[in-house]
Amino acid sequence: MSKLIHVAAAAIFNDSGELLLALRDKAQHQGGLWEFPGGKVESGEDVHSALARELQEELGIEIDQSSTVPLIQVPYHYPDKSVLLDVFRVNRFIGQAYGREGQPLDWVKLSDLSGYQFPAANRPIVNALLLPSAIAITPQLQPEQYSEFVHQAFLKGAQAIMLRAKHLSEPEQFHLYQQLSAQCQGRLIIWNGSVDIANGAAVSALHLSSARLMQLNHREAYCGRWLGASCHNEEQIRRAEQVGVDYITLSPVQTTSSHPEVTPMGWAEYSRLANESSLPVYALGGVSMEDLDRTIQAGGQGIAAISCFC
Ligand SMILES: Nc1nc2c([nH]c(=O)n2[C@@H]2O[C@H](COP(=O)(O)OP(=O)(O)OP(=O)(O)O)[C@@H](O)[C@H]2O)c(=O)[nH]1
Ligand SMILES: [Mg+2]
Repeated sequence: MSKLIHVAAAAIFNDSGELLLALRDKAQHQGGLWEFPGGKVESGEDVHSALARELQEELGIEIDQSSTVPLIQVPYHYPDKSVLLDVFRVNRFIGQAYGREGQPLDWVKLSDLSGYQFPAANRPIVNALLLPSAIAITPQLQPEQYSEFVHQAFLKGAQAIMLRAKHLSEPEQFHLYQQLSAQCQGRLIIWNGSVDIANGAAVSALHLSSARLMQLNHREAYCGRWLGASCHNEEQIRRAEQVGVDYITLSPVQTTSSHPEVTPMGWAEYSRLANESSLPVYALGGVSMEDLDRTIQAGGQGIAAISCFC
């Protein structure tokens, strides 16, 4: 496989929360498609300097490192070249962005991103931008207790809920899913279960256990929008990438009360695996909202947790 070309790219937001896209010239690699501005890291250059240089050259804006946050690293092999897209969120910049190389620009609402065509390598970047940074996973409760858990979880900073209620019957789970969907008011609610049941119930976000992930051959078997999976090792991560899931949870990062007998991987190993993977990776196991910044700095998407939201 050819050597990875290191590319620094930016998801630049303006004060209205819109995202800047640029149209690649037809003559370029992946021409005619929309991109996140940026370009190749030169030899001897660090990635932050490369990003600042590229944004000055392509858009005429200035950034400094304090206004950039790691978003995702995506290794991707095109038939003709292999790239490592090293993408940062940029929340502040100086100057007015314009296409210095004549390229058309567009400021886009996140909800309109699906209307733009990107190079294949950008799929996980778009997912990382659309997915939340904190998911509350439900503990085992009586059916009537879930609504209060969800209420508290949102107060404590969760942005999405994963309904994991294997102790309940399928009709009970489905009834809860509908009830909590209404309570979530448009925020993401993920069903932890099987592909067949999720398809039958028209569930739009499904999370697979690692065992179910290993049995799934094609992403297309699931009809909904979001597909995630639990991973605990490199073999499962590679499977998740092959299948084409949208995100994974990686666990346990720290010792957790639900699985005290399992040795945790620790933050260094979490960071290594998250950066090697092309997918958005949530830290799970003994983590809380207080770990959110370190998770994102480590190259992760965010945290998924039970106890800190109880
Ligand atoms: N900047 C950028 N490059 C991307 C994206 N997605 C993607 O696959 N790439 C690939 O990353 C590689 C490097 O990007 P680039 O063409 O911007 O590099 P550059 O600014 O240094 O351009 P140059 O080689 O014309 O000087 C290209 O092969 C491009 O197809 C993206 O969203 N933004
Ligand atoms: Mg470029």
